[in-house]
Amino acid sequence: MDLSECLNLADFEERAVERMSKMAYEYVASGAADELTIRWNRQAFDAIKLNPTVLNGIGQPDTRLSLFGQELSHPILIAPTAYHKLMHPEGELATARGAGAAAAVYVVSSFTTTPLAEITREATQPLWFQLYVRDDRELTKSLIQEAEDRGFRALCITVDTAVPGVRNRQEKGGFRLPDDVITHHMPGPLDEKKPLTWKDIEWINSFARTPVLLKGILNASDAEKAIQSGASGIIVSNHGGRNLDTVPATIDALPRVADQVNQRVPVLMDGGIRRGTDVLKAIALGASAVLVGKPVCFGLACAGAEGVTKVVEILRTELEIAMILTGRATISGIDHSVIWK
Ligand SMILES: Cc1cc2nc3c(=O)[nH]c(=O)nc-3n(C[C@H](O)[C@H](O)[C@H](O)COP(=O)(O)O)c2cc1C
Ligand SMILES: O=C(O)C(=O)c1ccccc1
Repeated sequence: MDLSECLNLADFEERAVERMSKMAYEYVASGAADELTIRWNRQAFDAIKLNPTVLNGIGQPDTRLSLFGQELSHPILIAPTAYHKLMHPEGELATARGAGAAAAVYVVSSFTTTPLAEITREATQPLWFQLYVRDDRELTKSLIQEAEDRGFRALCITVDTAVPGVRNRQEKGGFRLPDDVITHHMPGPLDEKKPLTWKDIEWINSFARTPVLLKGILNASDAEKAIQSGASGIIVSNHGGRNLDTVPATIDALPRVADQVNQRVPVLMDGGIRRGTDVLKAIALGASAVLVGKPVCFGLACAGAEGVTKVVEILRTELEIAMILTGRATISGIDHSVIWK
């Protein structure tokens, strides 16, 4: 499709609806229960106003940052999302190519529909791995070791999905994986009987060779436990509003987590990032970097790798414009004072 029609992230969703099966679109777009948290993720960003400073003489802002010793050219990561072959026939391979062209870290989901070996062959930028811990802990351990052996450079353990949420809309959309779409590294859907606990996090940290981030933390006390359990990073996330409905917007949860963490480990966030100004606000309120979920899925559905690239590039360009217009030359220069109080 003609990508020149897509000027912002909303344009991708509008066009993706027409190209995806109803089942796939509903799977990506839907949230849990009454979808209040999905709505709040956006409303909370919209309610934050910016406080620009002028005449700073900034020509080209510098979006680079360093995370876990890794040099990133910008703070926009591709969030882990499952089943990319539902969105595009090339699936995760297209996502990896698209991420590479946009110089973005791609966090590959445990529920990838392409084997890790093939994704790493296609990738030109660092990959991270998202982990769902299964009842079979030995399988979990060997999956971590496989990802590390294949060069994945960080591990994001998802901790907010003890059970999947109340996915009414997904069910009404007739969600079902086609027989030829295979989750090579996950045996069947999540229906675990042996719940994940802080002890498991300590166990994983005892042998992991890459930084371990916990994805799905929303409050200060869990952030503290994460650090005590040896986590190298925290991702403030409500799973894009897909798990527990009526938890707060992540941008509202972020400042308290960042306050508690007090720079001991990097704090990342996701949920509702749709504009460069959202990235700027998240960084101002304590995030080192952000992840983007649904818009990347829609970019993939619209145009494969090129769609993924363009989604990230639009956000990055918007972030650069926001940095110039607020008078912030570097990522580390984006602090609380950029928020209108
Ligand atoms: C279609 C879809 C599939 C997802 N699959 C996973 C997954 O496999 N593992 C995971 O940790 N999070 C998963 N998520 C959550 C995302 O990683 C991320 O937290 C969320 O999408 C961010 O919000 P946003 O979509 O508003 O950007 C998924 C989200 C979507 C939309
Ligand atoms: O759809 C999701 O959000 C998700 O995280 C998931 C959970 C289980 C299987 C596949 C994806």
